[in-house]
Amino acid sequence: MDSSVSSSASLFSPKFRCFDPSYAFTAAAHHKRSFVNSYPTPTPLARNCNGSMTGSENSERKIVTGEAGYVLEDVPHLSDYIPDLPTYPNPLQDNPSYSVVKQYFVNFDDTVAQKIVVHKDSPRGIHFRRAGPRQKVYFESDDVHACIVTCGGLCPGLNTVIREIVCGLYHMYGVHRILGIEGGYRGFYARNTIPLTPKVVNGIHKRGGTILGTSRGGHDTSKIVDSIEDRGINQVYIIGGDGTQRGASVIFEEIRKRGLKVAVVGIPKTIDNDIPVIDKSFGFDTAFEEAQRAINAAHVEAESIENGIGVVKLMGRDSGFIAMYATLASRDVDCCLIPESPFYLEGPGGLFEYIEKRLKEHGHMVIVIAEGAGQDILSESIRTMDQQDASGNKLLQDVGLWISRKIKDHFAKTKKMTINLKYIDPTYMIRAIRSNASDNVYCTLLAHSAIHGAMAGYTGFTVGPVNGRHAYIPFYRITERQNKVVITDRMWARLLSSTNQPSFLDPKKITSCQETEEPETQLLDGKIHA
Ligand SMILES: Nc1ncnc2c1ncn2[C@@H]1O[C@H](COP(=O)(O)OP(=O)(O)OP(=O)(O)O)[C@@H](O)[C@H]1O
Ligand SMILES: O=P(O)(O)OC[C@H]1O[C@](O)(CO)[C@@H](O)[C@@H]1O
Ligand SMILES: [Mg+2]
Repeated sequence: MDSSVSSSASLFSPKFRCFDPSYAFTAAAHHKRSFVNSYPTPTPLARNCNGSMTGSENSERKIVTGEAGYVLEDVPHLSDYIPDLPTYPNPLQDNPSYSVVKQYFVNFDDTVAQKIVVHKDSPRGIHFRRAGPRQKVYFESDDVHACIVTCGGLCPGLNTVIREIVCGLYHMYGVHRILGIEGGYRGFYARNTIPLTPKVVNGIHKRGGTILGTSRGGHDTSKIVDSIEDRGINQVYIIGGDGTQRGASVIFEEIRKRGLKVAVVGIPKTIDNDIPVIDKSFGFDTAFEEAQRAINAAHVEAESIENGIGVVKLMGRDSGFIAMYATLASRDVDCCLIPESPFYLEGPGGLFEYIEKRLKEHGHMVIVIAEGAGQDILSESIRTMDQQDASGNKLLQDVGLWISRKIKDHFAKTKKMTINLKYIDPTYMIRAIRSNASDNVYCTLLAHSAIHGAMAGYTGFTVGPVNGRHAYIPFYRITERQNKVVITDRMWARLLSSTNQPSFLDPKKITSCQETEEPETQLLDGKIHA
């Protein structure tokens, strides 16, 4: 350990570089109460003062076990790798708005259960550290220099999260130095920054998009961390989807490797609602609400003409949540096609047969299709080179246009009936809008939870609600898998029963599917929507 670096240096400068490997276990001591600490991969967090590392720090997980099968998947803390960090009383205790709240501070040991539907003999299972303000903080307000960056595709609520981070830092913690990084990750070294104050961000929650701009495509982690170091930034708020959270995880590792007193916080964003563990992602409610306008239009068009068919394409590259919830909300949809549920066109039980039946019975119908649905059959009929966007996401063929053409061709060929098909593609209209009231409140809670976590010294985590309680979730939990609609879950059954569409599935396959898949999201588990 470099004795030349005093503990006050660790307080005031992010350039605290040296540490003792034994501090890998400081958190264990720090966090210990009735828990038994079991770090399965106790790799020393740092080796030397040059910042070079050996071992796989990425695989390190901070697992704390307790009685009756209790497991805490904890998040890193600055004190894990920086010794002797001083703490300060939380300024919120003197804040007139908050000081009146009984038990405003969360208990140190509070954790949130991932599964809340249990049986008499179930183990207590996986828990995450509860989000919220702590009595002690690891930053003095005047020393905080925060920054905010938004990456990936747009989503309603980005501006609200930005606004609430800025206002929360200002008003709750008296933090006045906050930088907006322009244009996504690359903006750290290739673009300008914007000083953010409550005045600058006032009213931005009423606008769609992100005032900071965003980008896809790769970035240079080293350059980002250099920029963080050079600017003296010590709290980094990163808003983005799965790719962004992967990037945040790598940035965190680099920061830990360099031994910097910098908290890295991810705020999960994806309009597709495909982030695991959390109840839902912000902007999702707004998106499927906005989708109603397109579905209504399709319905009005379809029901006004004989054998009218309205086709609406909605976002959802790999997950059909927007299409499923928009369909369930509307009740005017006769068929919802999502990536998770394979379908076929021709023959008994196929889509064409169902359309014919529906038109005969009702004279019109509405089809909602998620952009990632049917890509397998589409690529069989249109052979093209696989293409990717700048971030490596597969670029999809336009399934809405394709299916509209297929339906038209089918009825033209079979001459069974003359149809009138209208295709509506509101893709970007449902995400380029401001967040609705419910998402605004949700974004505020996310921003506050993120701030409380960073001020309390937690780092390398994503924030989000788990069973309605906000929690700090390790990055790996958010990035290791994608949330999908489970078509053997009751929610999909509700959809099938509301549209009356065929399941397009062989019941035998459904049974084997059911045995292997278990929904993780609480959206599916029923707490919110049961
Ligand atoms: N596997 C990865 N590892 C590290 N960084 C990544 C990775 N994938 C993406 N990133 C970084 O995150 C940024 C955003 O990623 P991406 O374009 O995939 O959007 P996203 O965060 O997944 O959001 P969306 O929900 O809109 O897809 C990229 O510009 C890139 O710098
Ligand atoms: O056209 P862009 O900006 O790359 O974003 C489109 C994609 O982003 C998402 O909204 C979220 O990943 C997808 O559903 C969609 O395909
Ligand atoms: Mg993504």
